[in-house]
Amino acid sequence: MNVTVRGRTNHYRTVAFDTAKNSVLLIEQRLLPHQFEVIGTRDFKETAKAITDMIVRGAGAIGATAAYGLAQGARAFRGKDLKKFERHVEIVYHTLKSARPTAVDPVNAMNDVRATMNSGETVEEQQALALAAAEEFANHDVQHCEEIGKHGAKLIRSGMKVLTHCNAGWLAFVDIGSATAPMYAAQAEGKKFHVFCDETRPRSQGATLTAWELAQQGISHQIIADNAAGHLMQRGHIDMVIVGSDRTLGRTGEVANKIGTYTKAVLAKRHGIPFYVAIPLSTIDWDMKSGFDIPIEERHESEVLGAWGITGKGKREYVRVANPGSGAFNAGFDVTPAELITGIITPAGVFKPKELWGRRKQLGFIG
Ligand SMILES: CSC[C@@H](O)[C@@H](O)C(=O)COP(=O)(O)O
Repeated sequence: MNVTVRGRTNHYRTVAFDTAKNSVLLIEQRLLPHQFEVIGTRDFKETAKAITDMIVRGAGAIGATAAYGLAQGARAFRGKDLKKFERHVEIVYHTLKSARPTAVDPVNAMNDVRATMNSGETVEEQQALALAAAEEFANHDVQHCEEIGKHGAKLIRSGMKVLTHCNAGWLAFVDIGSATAPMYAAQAEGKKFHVFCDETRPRSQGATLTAWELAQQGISHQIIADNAAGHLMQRGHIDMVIVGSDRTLGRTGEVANKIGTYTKAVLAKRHGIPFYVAIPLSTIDWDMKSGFDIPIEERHESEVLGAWGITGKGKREYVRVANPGSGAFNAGFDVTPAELITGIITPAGVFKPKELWGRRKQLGFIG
């Protein structure tokens, strides 16, 4: 999307690759909305760390980062011995896979890259194929988000008030975003609507990233405290909810997304408000049989006990908020059951969550 920094507007992708430097280029999301900076990782270990430390975050963005990271690691190998190369690629794969556990996109992305690489007969061929496959994954991510926008925009009417949780915008993908795609497409069609962004503690992706994105695009929005949505729904101030997903189970239609999503889905059901989840196809896990099996990331307690912000003098600082001596439990994600979800907005159309399995062919997963 276009970003205006100090009066200059440029188009950026959240994740890109510098072939000459063999470096993954990432927007440093921890600095937003106060500073806009693009960093380059020097090797696959730095790329994995950028995922763990949330320099880059969001299902599609970490999927593309893992795909490029795999290509980066493969391209760094020196020599012609295919067996040694395969052992090296295995290490790169597992390092990137374990960077964050809940989102399935990194695994799906790297499996795609590896499948393409396997058709190469030499180390050199496989290295070239790895980069081509990573580029293809990133381009598909953008195409899928565009398609999600086309289908999802039909659900938004002028005058609507839409709630979203966390950031499933272009910063969480390579471009455009999943939950935001219908909003950007509806805006392009001239519709006027208002978005409530859950602040999304503890990392505040809604207050920092989604709000920044919507402001950049000139979409009317307000940040609300995480616990305000019930009140707004009860008073008729929310017409629909659109969120993203880090892993959607193709067999059951359950959706793992940022902690607090489940609560919003329960509230939406109680108030008869449609609750949509927007996903590219790389977010679907076709194998897992139950939402209880989804690995839920537990992050450091410091995220709950305090917050990062910017001082009056422009310095980025962490402040402790909670009682000194108290600890915290910090689960990053929760799982929303299918019956609370009105529809899944996919690149191929809007489906009931339990319809996904029967639509594998239409979605391109069986021949
Ligand atoms: C990219 S879709 C998932 C997002 O909607 C978002 O809710 C999310 O859970 C991302 O989590 P994050 O921990 O910021 O990587």
